[in-house]
Amino acid sequence: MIYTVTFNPALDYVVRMDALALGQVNRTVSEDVQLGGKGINVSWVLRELGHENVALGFVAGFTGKAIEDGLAAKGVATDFIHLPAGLTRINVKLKAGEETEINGKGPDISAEALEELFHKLDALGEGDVLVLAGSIPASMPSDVYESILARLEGKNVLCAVDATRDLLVNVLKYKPFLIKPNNHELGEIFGRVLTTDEEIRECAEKLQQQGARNVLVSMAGDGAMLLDENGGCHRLAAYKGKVKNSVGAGDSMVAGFLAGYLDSGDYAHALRVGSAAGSATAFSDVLATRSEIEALLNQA
Ligand SMILES: Nc1ncnc2c1ncn2[C@@H]1O[C@H](COP(=O)(O)OP(=O)(O)O)[C@@H](O)[C@H]1O
Ligand SMILES: O=P(O)(O)OC[C@H]1O[C@](O)(COP(=O)(O)O)[C@@H](O)[C@@H]1O
Repeated sequence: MIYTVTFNPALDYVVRMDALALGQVNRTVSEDVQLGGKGINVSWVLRELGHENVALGFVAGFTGKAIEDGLAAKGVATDFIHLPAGLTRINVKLKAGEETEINGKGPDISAEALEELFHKLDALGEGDVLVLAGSIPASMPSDVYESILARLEGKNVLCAVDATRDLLVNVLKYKPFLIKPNNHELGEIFGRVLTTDEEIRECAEKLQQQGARNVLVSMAGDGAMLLDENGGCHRLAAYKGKVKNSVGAGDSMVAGFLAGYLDSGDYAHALRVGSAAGSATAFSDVLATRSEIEALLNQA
């Protein structure tokens, strides 16, 4: 079974405006509320691509309930831990010419609640896939992803990690199956701004040397680069289209990559499906549908 873990789910409040004037009353052109949080987006797109999966993580309050209900309506199984206090965050996504995001810090997660998650994950074994994606609430120990991978070591669970900085770097020693930094996040890890493919490849290779089996670097409208575990370096340009809302493009890419790999065992194919899923989401107001992803794949 595929499991996704979202420590910090969110409702994404997507607001469109002609322009944003700071310090003044602004009126929207339109607004919309979508389920969000990286693992939850991965679950959604995996389901869309025909892969059953279970969404794990922590939810709180009425916003958490909305996420559970929305996933159930989509046919994604959930097994969240319910926090006794606080509220699952609402992240604000402003579309006013440029895209501006305000992501909340999220509710506190107690040591007991974390232990409950560890207990659920201890049941995973051979043939299972685990996706750890997104930020962790400020109250959490910063080695939490590392602790999860340490507990799963030797169990042959395919682990994909989509996180930033130390949260990501510290899991590399456990040889995760997939990591997906974007080019900016990859640069941040090395304290550099990466501008050329050569620089991106050089940094991605370093993460591979530190243990990552496959490194997928997404570059928004510039496409993606994959260093696979067999020594292959694949570079794909992004699909061309009108960008409507790129929130969730990276999560869609992770879902597409995993679906493509699980369906074929082929990394080049996995990258194509991942790219199509990322672009299809960027070209849509919400997360991409299967038919939108297939339409792009059939273009190539
Ligand atoms: N503007 C865009 N045009 C075409 N494809 C895009 C665009 N933005 C994202 N994508 C696709 O989605 C993938 C992931 O997007 P990216 O923005 O790099 O991820 P993240 O959301 O993690 O930062 C890209 O590699 C690309 O394939
Ligand atoms: O957990 P984080 O890093 O705060 O990110 C949460 C946000 O990321 C998203 O999952 C979108 O992620 P991507 O655009 O990177 O794919 C939103 O749905 C959510 O609001």
